[in-house]
Amino acid sequence: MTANPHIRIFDTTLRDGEQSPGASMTHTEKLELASLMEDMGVDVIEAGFPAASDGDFAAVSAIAAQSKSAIICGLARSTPSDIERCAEAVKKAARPRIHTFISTSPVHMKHKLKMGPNAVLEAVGRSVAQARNHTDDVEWSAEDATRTDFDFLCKCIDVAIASGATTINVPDTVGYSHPDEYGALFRRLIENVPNSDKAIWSAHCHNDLGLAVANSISAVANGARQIECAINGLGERAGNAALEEVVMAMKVREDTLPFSTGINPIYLSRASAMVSRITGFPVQYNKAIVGKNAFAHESGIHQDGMLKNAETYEIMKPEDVGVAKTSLVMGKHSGRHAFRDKLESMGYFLEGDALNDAFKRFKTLADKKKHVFDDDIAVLVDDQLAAEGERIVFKRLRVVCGTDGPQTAEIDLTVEGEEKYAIARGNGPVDAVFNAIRQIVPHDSVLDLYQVHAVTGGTDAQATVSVRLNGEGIMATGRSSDPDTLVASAKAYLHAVNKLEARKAKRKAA
Ligand SMILES: CC(=O)SCCNC(=O)CCNC(=O)[C@H](O)C(C)(C)COP(=O)(O)OP(=O)(O)OC[C@H]1O[C@@H](n2cnc3c(N)ncnc32)[C@H](O)[C@@H]1OP(=O)(O)O
Ligand SMILES: CC(C)C(=O)C(=O)O
Repeated sequence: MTANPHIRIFDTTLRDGEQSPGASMTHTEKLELASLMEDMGVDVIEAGFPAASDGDFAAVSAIAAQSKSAIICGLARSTPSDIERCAEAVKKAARPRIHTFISTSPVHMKHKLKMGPNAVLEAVGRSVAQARNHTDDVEWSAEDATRTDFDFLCKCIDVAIASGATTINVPDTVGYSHPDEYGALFRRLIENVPNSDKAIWSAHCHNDLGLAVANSISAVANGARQIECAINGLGERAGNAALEEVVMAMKVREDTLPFSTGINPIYLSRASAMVSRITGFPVQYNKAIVGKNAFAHESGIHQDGMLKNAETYEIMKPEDVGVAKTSLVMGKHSGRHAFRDKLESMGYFLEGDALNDAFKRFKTLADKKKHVFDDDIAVLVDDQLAAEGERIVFKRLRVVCGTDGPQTAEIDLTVEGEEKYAIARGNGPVDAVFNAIRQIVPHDSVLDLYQVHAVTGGTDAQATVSVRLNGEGIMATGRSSDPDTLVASAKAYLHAVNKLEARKAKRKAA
């Protein structure tokens, strides 16, 4: 069996990625990222544009000096001074590369460069030859290749190869192409350019139409052997092809994309997190491979499938790309299987009615609350367990409060199975709730502690209320949680009253 063709991964996070508005990185951050790229198995690191600034020059030089095995590349316009600066910056690398480019499309030549086709052809030959005087590894790019006249593009590439370019890059600079078209362009170029086998063909795709990854894969299927990409798809405007996506597309679909890369995917989430931290650009939750939700499942049917066999809803293993594990997120779409599994993972083993009751309460909570955290589930079950067997049971509460007063609470309880109702005013809504309870269950104890805290974050967080009643030589504490602070207060108070009543009854019996 022959090995799959190797696809070089050319990472341009530090060059095209840094061209993303707001994504500037410090010198130290660039070194840190380059080092991780080498560990990850990136073949070519485009470390920057040395002529852009002294800072860029210093970063490219330092990355070249620290490099071990990766090719370190700098980008340069076709001007002699850019190429000299680039050569100087990459020279300390064990494997230096100069990447030079010029636009070849009519719109770029006419309006941006103000150069005719002959002048551009001349610049291609001169710049590549100058770069070859410094290193044997020269990449040439036809900027805006996908909007270039095909015959002219062939001529430019012919000149670049004849002048010594060893890699030919065909960028879709403005993300204009689509997969069939971009793949066909590679096939036609490879068939028509003289000595096309003397160079490695490279794809560099932008994501203006969301097609950067698909275009890169199509290029590879049609003869490209290098993909230029960036971690998290960082890059000019809508970005470049995302490194993690092209790598995993070829890995997961090796059956129909028989290519290999040197990337160890276990580093992918770490690299993504590092780029996000350094740039301050959050990773979209539903981003393929590295998004927070890429291996998270919320709906009951999916969670049930996942618990039975992960292959039902996952095409790759999270641990293969450095994500600790699949997460079954508890929410309003979750089902009993996942709820029970979650409870068991937290040490609660409920069966039958207890499980059904807890599940019902969980669904009610999930309808009210955006994120149901483990802590929410714990207090929900703890409250249920605490309430079991209680003499006085909470049923319903309605409170009127606000600036116009008076604060009034209406409450329905059952006392030993008998329904009771009371309405009371108070000095504030909590006082009104407690007064209403006292009407149904009179007692002489005083409230000597009332505390509220949020179980989890957000304005929809559950409130946990703690109360302490003290009187007749007996002290009882109560605790309860609910997204509604007043409901939690009523339940906590009743929890304490139940304990108080039980203790009084015990004392009487003794
Ligand atoms: C598609 C891409 O990603 S290309 C890479 C983009 N990256 C960058 O631009 C790196 C950051 N750039 C910079 O720091 C600056 O633009 C510099 C230092 C490169 C140049 O700055 P300046 O000399 O002030 O020129 P400025 O940026 O305003 O204009 C670009 C000039 O380069 C010319 N130019 C653009 N591309 C090329 C090229 N490949 N080869 C030769 N000349 C080029 C333009 O025609 C223009 O020339 P003009 O001044 O004669 O009109
Ligand atoms: C200079 C080239 C490689 C580029 O970034 C582009 O065309 O998008």
